[in-house]
Amino acid sequence: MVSPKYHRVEFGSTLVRALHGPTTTDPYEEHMTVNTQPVADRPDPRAFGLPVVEQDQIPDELRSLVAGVRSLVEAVADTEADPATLAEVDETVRALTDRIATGPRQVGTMVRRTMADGTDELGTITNIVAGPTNPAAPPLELERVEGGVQGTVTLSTTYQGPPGLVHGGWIAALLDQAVGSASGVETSPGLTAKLEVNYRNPTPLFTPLEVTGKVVRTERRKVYVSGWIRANGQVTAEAEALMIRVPMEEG
Ligand SMILES: CCCCCCCCCCCCCCCC(=O)SCCNC(=O)CCNC(=O)[C@H](O)C(C)(C)COP(=O)(O)OP(=O)(O)OC[C@H]1O[C@@H](n2cnc3c(N)ncnc32)[C@H](O)[C@@H]1OP(=O)(O)O
Repeated sequence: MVSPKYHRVEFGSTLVRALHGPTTTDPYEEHMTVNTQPVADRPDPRAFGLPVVEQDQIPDELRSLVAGVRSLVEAVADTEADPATLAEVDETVRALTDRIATGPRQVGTMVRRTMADGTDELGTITNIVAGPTNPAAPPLELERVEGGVQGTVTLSTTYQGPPGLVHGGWIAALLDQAVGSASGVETSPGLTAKLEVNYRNPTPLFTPLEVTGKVVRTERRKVYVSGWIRANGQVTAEAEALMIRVPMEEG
């Protein structure tokens, strides 16, 4: 039984120093099959000095505010209101910002979410794609499917690149999240080392996008993952990724 003992780091240099710290024996078997790693052997963010918030402990008021601000961003992006109205709203928004700016949450604060099948997933609370407290996140909520994860998201003009279409960088971000999450729930959390995106067809705004990530194979700390985005049943983008899992020491 492997007892996880992690490379402790002071955050500020995030996970990088942990990942580049001295590695000892890799507790994972070569060519391990997916879905075999006990949850207890997964890295505990607290060992890295990172606080963990349970997703269901996020106050409803904050969830509601996040959704409201997301709508505000969409409204601002597309507004054609007259200058006087804009000036009035600007002043109000700035006053509200001052009221709510209580100081930054600790960088790297994690959130633990329980998926529909009971699997726990860890991510940063302000993750730009999925973070529940981040109004800039669409957000993409993924659920466990066989071999990986899947979720549906609909993007507004806030995510526009070409006319009526999703920005290519955001397509890559959605895929990165899906492959990272698939690797995390099927094996253990890690970082993306390589992400190749193939843009097959335009990805439309205002259309439900089905985002999927599935683990193909694992080799020591390397996890090879595929990802897809589908709109109206058609693949618009696909990805091949290499994730490198956070190392653990023998304890
Ligand atoms: C405590 C809990 C925290 C949890 C935390 C996770 C949160 C869970 C969120 C999930 C959802 C997020 C989804 C978004 C995911 C991102 O957006 S991640 C952000 C973007 N990625 C980065 O910033 C990574 C930057 N790169 C690096 O830090 C380092 O290069 C890496 C990737 C950590 C690898 O460094 P390393 O640990 O020193 O790896 P190293 O020992 O050199 O290599 C291990 C193996 O991988 C191979 N390898 C390494 N890099 C490459 C490469 N680029 N190409 C090919 N092979 C490679 C090596 O050849 C070696 O192979 P073998 O010898 O075993 O055959």
